[in-house]
Amino acid sequence: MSNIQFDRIALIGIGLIGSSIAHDIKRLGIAKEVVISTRSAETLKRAEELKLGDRYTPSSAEAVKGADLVIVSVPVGASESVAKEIAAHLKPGAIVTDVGSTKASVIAQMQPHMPSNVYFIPGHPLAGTEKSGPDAGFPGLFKGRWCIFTPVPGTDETAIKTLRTFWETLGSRVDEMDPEHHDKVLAIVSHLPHLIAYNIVGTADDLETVTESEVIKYSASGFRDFTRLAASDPTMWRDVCLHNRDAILEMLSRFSEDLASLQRAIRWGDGDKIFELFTRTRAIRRSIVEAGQDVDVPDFGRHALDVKE
Ligand SMILES: NC(=O)C1=CN([C@@H]2O[C@H](COP(=O)(O)OP(=O)(O)OC[C@H]3O[C@@H](n4cnc5c(N)ncnc54)[C@H](O)[C@@H]3O)[C@@H](O)[C@H]2O)C=CC1
Ligand SMILES: O=C(O)C(=O)Cc1ccc(O)cc1
Repeated sequence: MSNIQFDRIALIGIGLIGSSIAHDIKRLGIAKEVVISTRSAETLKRAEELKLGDRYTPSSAEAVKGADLVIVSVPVGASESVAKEIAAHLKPGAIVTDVGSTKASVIAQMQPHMPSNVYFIPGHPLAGTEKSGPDAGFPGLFKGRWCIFTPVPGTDETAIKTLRTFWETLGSRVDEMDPEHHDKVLAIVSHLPHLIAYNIVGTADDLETVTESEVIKYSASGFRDFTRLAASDPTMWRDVCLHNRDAILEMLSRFSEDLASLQRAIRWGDGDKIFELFTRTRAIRRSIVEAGQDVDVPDFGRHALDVKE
């Protein structure tokens, strides 16, 4: 039994993140009842087959009725339509949160529709994989991972504390920051790496017509790591690009400048410059490893199996 329990939790969207949350709610006994809603009938049926909740409905309005906690886990571009659908049906005093990878846009899409008698607290668990859909979720995904809240100033502290306890029960560490800062930080640490991966795999694919199957045949682990990220959900990442446009463009422009500088060093044989950069970046990796933040996907898959059912 956990140190927090809700009478009813509504999960809107039951892909990788929604289903991982569902597994943990069940495993940890965090809700007396879990109601699941998602747009596609096929996904909803699959959620039921996987026994991810107690009730299933195609209507998000129906799902949120009487729920104390509502967690929206849909691609960020669908946030406004979900907010519009659920707004009039929310229970007074309910906490409404989301898990979207971008925050300023989600707030702009959802906040205007939220009634004044509910607590809207945007959130973002920094945990995931390249997989999507209800079969991709697993218990323990959020263990040891950060969850960032970006509440609007003046949000009720008790509601924030309740949501914090929820994520801490799932094993996460919670931080708060303003949405614009979140979007800039995530642009460099998450969004840009995905874009670089999509781009390099696309370039290799274009070259494949020249080299035939060599790209796949000789792909070393470095390239394979990129293919994992580049296999991430196209809808989700299209939405991230469109909804964190300014921060991503800013980081892409910094990245392109630095890449041009590296290109120049290679062209002019400036070994010292190349060596200095590679030495600096190696130290960063070492400090991440020392801080215990180097858990990659296979590892946290293993952690997930460690959690007690
Ligand atoms: N995949 C990842 O590693 C992470 C994703 N996120 C964020 O979590 C959110 C969900 O991502 P995933 O679970 O990976 O995606 P997913 O593709 O696995 O699942 C998305 C779910 O949303 C549903 N959906 C789509 N449009 C909808 C609508 N208009 N109304 C109701 N349901 C709708 C789909 O049917 C599906 O159940 C996204 O906002 C993403 O940015 C956050 C952290 C990590
Ligand atoms: O699969 C990976 O390596 C990820 O980086 C997962 C991820 C994707 C999107 C997020 O907003 C947070 C985490």
